[in-house]
Amino acid sequence: MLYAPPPPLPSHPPKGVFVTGTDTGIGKTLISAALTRAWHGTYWKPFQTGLAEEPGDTETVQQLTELSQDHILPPAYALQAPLAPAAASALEGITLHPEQLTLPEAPHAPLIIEGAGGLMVPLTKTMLMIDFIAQLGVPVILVTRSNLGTLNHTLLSLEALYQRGIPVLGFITNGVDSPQNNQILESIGQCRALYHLAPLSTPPTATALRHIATHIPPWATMNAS
Ligand SMILES: Nc1ncnc2c1ncn2[C@@H]1O[C@H](COP(=O)(O)OP(=O)(O)OP(=O)(O)O)[C@@H](O)[C@H]1O
Ligand SMILES: C[C@H](N)[C@H](N)CCCCCC(=O)O
Ligand SMILES: [Mg+2]
Repeated sequence: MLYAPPPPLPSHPPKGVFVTGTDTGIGKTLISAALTRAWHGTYWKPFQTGLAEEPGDTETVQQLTELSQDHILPPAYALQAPLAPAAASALEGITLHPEQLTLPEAPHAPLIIEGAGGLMVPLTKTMLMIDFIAQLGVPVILVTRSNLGTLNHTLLSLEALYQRGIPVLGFITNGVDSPQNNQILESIGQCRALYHLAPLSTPPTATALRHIATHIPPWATMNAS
């Protein structure tokens, strides 16, 4: 069983949620867009890397949600190399100060914050993404694969979050549905399966996102333990 029990969910509605994942490319942006659209919230990607190769998650979320600009905050750091923030910033001679970042005022609550990669991604030589999550003091939604391999990845991530006292609102699986994996993760992970995102037959569109958003549980139900 996991080394630490799940921390209690906040007793009052939190200001926002941090969307993390078991990997890069796991679907955090797609899910963050769906959450932002469903909850009519405000999206923030504090650490964007890889702009040399892709438009950036902030632009993707704006396009997919079709929400007005005041639902989208700019990244705190926007870096070119498709690497961890610590590595990309070193390449560009930029010093990151994640320790100075606090929760921004969200024009529309809740704040949906997207990480970069997974929990143990270095932001600096001493600070990991999971440390930043703990610093912000918001609960987490964990995006994970649905297929073989997810039990290990997901439980490792939950263990790391629980050991740092970071509350987890639930997990979202991405890929071919596996009710058995969901049941195991809910049981051993003591964590709620919030939603399952099936493979889209085409690259995501705003229309597809609108449909996905209709299946996201209301924000008000997120805090119910
Ligand atoms: N269920 C799905 N069906 C089809 N395409 C998907 C699905 N989930 C994710 N994708 C696509 O896979 C790619 C990676 O997803 P996404 O950008 O959301 O990953 P990420 O976890 O946000 O990565 P990063 O760590 O870089 O932020 C994107 O092109 C996305 O559109
Ligand atoms: C470039 C990529 N799309 C993300 N922005 C950053 C992913 C960092 C992953 C680091 C690692 O876990 O090896
Ligand atoms: Mg992303």
